[in-house]
Amino acid sequence: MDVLLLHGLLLLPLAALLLYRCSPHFQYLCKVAFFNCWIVAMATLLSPFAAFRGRSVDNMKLLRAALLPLKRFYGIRMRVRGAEQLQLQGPFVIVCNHQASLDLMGMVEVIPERCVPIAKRELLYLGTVGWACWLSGIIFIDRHRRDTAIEVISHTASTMRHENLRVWVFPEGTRNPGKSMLPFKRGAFHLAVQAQVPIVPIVISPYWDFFSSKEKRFTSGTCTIRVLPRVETRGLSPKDVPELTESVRQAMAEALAEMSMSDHEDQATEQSLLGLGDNRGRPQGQGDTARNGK
Ligand SMILES: CCCCC/C=C\C/C=C\CCCCCCCC(=O)SCCNC(=O)CCNC(=O)[C@H](O)C(C)(C)COP(=O)(O)OP(=O)(O)OC[C@H]1O[C@@H](n2cnc3c(N)ncnc32)[C@H](O)[C@@H]1OP(=O)(O)O
Ligand SMILES: CCCCCCCC/C=C\CCCCCCCC(=O)OC[C@@H](O)COP(=O)(O)O
Repeated sequence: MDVLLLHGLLLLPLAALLLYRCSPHFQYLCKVAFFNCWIVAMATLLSPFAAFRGRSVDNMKLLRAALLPLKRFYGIRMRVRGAEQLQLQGPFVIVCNHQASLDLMGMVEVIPERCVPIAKRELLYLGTVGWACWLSGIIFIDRHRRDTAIEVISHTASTMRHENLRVWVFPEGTRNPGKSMLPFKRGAFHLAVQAQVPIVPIVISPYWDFFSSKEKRFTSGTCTIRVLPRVETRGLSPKDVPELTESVRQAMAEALAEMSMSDHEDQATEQSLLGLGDNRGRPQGQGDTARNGK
């Protein structure tokens, strides 16, 4: 009986390894679980150090350092275009498209110093993760209570100017794995106009080639982050916000469409050079697992 149990215990990791190699769905589950476990582990380990400083934007450096290695575990190559657009002296607002939690990997790739994201309040209740986010100075808004969210944003506008703070907003307001961007919420643009600071739009290329939560697919791949030219808001007033929101969204949507094409073509060229065939003209997702093979 004991020998049987021992054999069973030895075979379990082997079986798991085999399943991991053979089943893309199991691989997806393991990779997503690892992502969440990593965040919880890092938050638990690093929060006590962050607590020494107290709630401070400087703790974002710890958060960044904790999340930067993730791309290596997943074999995701990050390409950044237009990083010089972020070389600004004063405060500014970054607006970025939001596809999935994986965006955190792109965010830490380019996030400038003294920059905090605006996040949904629910994250505060994720135990040590919430604590780590609070200690890092992340700004929380209650998306279901517009008035209080607007108050937080107004308060942030004056903090930005007094403390030279940069703020990262996902203006879609929720994760969107779709092919085009959702309509933008206006908070980020009111924030920039109230603080009279520039807006820097950032577009992260679609993950279709290596990640899909719908298809339970998570392989290795390349992600491009494009920083677009900044948009000045000096002299603008609240009445200009709708037009400002639309023009920034338009510029980001165009960049996203362009990147969807070129990233996909890059991957196809890379694969055909490797002798694995061309994937163009096939529906998204088909053959990806075979092509990337991880
Ligand atoms: C220390 C070691 C650490 C180790 C590692 C550990 C952990 C790391 C783990 C995680 C890191 C966390 C990273 C965080 C990422 C989180 C991502 C998110 O949570 S995204 C979700 C949250 N973001 C948003 O919701 C975007 C911001 N939202 C808005 O801006 C919205 O506008 C809103 C303020 C919430 C209001 O939304 P609403 O649905 O009502 O829609 P509208 O935007 O259309 O607005 C309606 C109306 O109100 C006017 N409005 C909006 N804002 C303002 C304003 N600030 N001032 C005045 N008026 C405002 C707007 O103009 C509309 O009116 P009108 O139609 O007349 O124009
Ligand atoms: C005592 C309680 C302990 C609870 C432990 C919970 C463990 C949680 C595990 C992992 C946390 C990972 C958090 C990653 C946060 C990623 C940011 C993100 O992508 O948020 C989504 C948000 O933008 C929009 O949300 P919705 O798309 O509207 O939904």
